[in-house]
Amino acid sequence: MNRETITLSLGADSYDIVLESGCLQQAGDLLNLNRKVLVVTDSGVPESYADTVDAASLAAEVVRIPQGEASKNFDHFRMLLSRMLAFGMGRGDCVVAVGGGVVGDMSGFAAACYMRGIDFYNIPTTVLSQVDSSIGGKTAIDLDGIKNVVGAFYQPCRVLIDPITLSTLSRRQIANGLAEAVKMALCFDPEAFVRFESLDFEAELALLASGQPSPALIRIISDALHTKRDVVEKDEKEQGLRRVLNFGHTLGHGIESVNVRNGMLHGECVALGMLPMCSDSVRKRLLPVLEKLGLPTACSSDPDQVMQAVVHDKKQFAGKIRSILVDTVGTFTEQELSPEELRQRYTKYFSS
Ligand SMILES: NC(=O)c1ccc[n+]([C@@H]2O[C@H](COP(=O)([O-])OP(=O)(O)OC[C@H]3O[C@@H](n4cnc5c(N)ncnc54)[C@H](O)[C@@H]3O)[C@@H](O)[C@H]2O)c1
Ligand SMILES: O=C(O)C(=O)C[C@@H](O)[C@H](O)[C@H](O)COP(=O)(O)O
Ligand SMILES: [Zn+2]
Repeated sequence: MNRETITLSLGADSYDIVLESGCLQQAGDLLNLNRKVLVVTDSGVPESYADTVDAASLAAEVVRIPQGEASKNFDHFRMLLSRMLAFGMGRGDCVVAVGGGVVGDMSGFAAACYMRGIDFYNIPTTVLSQVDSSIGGKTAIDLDGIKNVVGAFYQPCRVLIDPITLSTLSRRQIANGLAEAVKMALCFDPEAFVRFESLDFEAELALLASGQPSPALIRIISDALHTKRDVVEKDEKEQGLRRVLNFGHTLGHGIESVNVRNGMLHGECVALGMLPMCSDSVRKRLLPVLEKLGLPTACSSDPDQVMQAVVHDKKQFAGKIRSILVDTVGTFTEQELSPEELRQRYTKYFSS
């Protein structure tokens, strides 16, 4: 397959995203691993992926955290820093994330903090991390049940996206990641949304399961990366435009905080969080797409509990929460909604 290189132009923090089937096998050529390397992965990622990076490194330690959102916490973050220190890593060494958004967000934050910042590479292996979390430099951990409340903007030095790694991912995780790509298409890219409407999801899943790359999935990944690149280049630190990438996340993060112990996934909660925030006509087109992907469209979480988490949202300003609304596919508006207005949107949509 052809290689696509997408450059994020961010001055001194610019970097390339390499999208190519099989590029994991070229990690030794594409990354500077000729130094001490902390490879961070989790218990659900096939071991061979991190082993490939280990084998290509001058000296590596592989740290494997338990899989799942519950690991994105202060204890594991601290453990990563301790491992770096015990390994004798210095400012010239690097961290490589091999896994999904949990591994990427937390190890990126550890790289940002260790010795005030060492090089960080991301090799995302879930759809969600390939379309969204591996680029743009948001790194974070959760604290006291609140998502991403401790973190930093810290850009990776390079990102390697190998769509072949998705062949081991479950159908549910694939759909989960696609929710973030649907989000970007809804806000910015009507043509990409039409491609979702005509996607033969079952056929692409069958291709992936047979170990072949899925052209439709690669196109979705590429579309999402271009959209996110354009947004982040204009507003790296989320002072304005970048807030649109939080479409679906205000209620979504609240739903996620309440349901993380029930095993609900981030993208699933974003899918739910988008529904009350669009017009009837957009929702009419969104619902069949979510249904085709097998994403949830109904939510029975207690509104008070959801709102308790929502009010900790980072987009809160003077008692109002900056929220993104989509009235037509490809355009969005931002409105400052009170917690009560958000609660009403949630209850109006999910209890009717
Ligand atoms: N930084 C950002 O901009 C950003 C954007 C979106 C989401 N996020 C964060 O990302 C996290 C969610 O990421 P995620 O959906 O990747 O979840 P995840 O990292 O928990 O990965 C999902 C599951 O897939 C398994 N897995 C990973 N790669 C695999 C593979 N190739 N084959 C088989 N199994 C594999 C993992 O072990 C895990 O169990 C959330 O914490 C969310 O807040 C961050
Ligand atoms: O990159 C961004 O900006 C995003 O908002 C992407 C989101 O999909 C992602 O979930 C992000 O971590 C949410 O940001 P947060 O600041 O609300 O934690
Ligand atoms: Zn998200």
